[in-house]
Amino acid sequence: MAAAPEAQRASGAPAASEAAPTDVTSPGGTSPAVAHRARPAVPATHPAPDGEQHPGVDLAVRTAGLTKRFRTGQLAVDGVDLAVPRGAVYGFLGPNGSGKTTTIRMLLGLVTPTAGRAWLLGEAMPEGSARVLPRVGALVEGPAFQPYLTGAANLERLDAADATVDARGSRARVGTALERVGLMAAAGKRYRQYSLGMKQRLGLAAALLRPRDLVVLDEPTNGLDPQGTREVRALVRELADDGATVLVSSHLLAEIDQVCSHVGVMSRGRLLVQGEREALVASRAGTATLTTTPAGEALVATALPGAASVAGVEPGADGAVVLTLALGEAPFEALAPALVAGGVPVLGLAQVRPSLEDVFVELTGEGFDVAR
Ligand SMILES: Nc1ncnc2c1ncn2[C@@H]1O[C@H](COP(=O)(O)OP(=O)(O)OP(=O)(O)O)[C@@H](O)[C@H]1O
Repeated sequence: MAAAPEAQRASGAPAASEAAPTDVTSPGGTSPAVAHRARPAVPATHPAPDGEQHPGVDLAVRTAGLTKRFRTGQLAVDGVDLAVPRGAVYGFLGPNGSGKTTTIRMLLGLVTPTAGRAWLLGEAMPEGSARVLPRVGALVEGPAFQPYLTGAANLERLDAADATVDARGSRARVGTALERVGLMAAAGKRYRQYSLGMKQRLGLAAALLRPRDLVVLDEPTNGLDPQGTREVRALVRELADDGATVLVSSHLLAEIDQVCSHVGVMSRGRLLVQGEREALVASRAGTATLTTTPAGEALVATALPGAASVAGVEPGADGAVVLTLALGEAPFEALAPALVAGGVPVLGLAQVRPSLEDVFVELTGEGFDVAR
């Protein structure tokens, strides 16, 4: 994630040298509204930038042709049309450098787009910032915490800067937020003594200082150990269960895959595909593994139904052979009868559902952790 002068905190940011969250809360906002829990489908296609592309779908985040070309000439985000339904947990996925952070910064009004528009909770950005940002909690990289203050004191400071909340409840809000991210034990430690994982947790706590309708988390598992990563996943689930829409970015598919209702996949500044996670995975051809004998292996290719083919062969246990079969258009149910009819001894046959990573590789022809 690049930290550029342009990508700093929107206003009134306390300076610090460490990566920390940006609280995009601004004074004068409306009171939180309860987002409904419906998770409508969004077509896995690129919508047209006319605002009419998702009739009947209530979107918490929408962009049309969002584009950023930096002064260096780098086209970091190239005509992105995001559609995040209210109540969704939207996994914003893509390799390092694919433009996720820049997109998120534009959404929050921290970076000015070169072209295109963005709407948060129905409000055009940046015009609607004052109204909408109090309802949005965000964890994005950028300076915000004071290194010499404790974690709790940093949160109290951020809380005090929020003119839309009652100052008397500050201690309770800070305590609840610290509790929620598992940071109570380190609450009295100075920020500069925090580990990366603790800093990340404090950033999350800052985003959750008050109830939010939309929570935007940029790489929230950065610096966390497996236990911390599991806790973040649980937190994301909890936020969604409370009715919030969550937009969460990651370059590590597997970490986020399990909690997403929707996904958007970025590559080289472009949104390759977005939609309901299940629909995306189901739309891709699956594979199957077949265990057979060496004699059976020779018969497989001719026995397979039309669209299926052999994609790989490996030795199995006890002299058996394990073949990976690409199903193509063939339904999995068609395999066993065809193999048996072709005289192939079927010692084992299992369907392998494509993972989100498989979908990505199929779309881009490259692995997920590719930087450019
Ligand atoms: N301020 C900037 N000036 C010039 N180029 C930038 C700036 N910020 C980002 N970039 C470039 O824009 C591209 C997209 O970067 P961005 O940080 O948005 O990607 P990302 O998907 O968030 O990556 P990561 O997963 O590593 O955080 C990268 O090539 C990056 O080097």
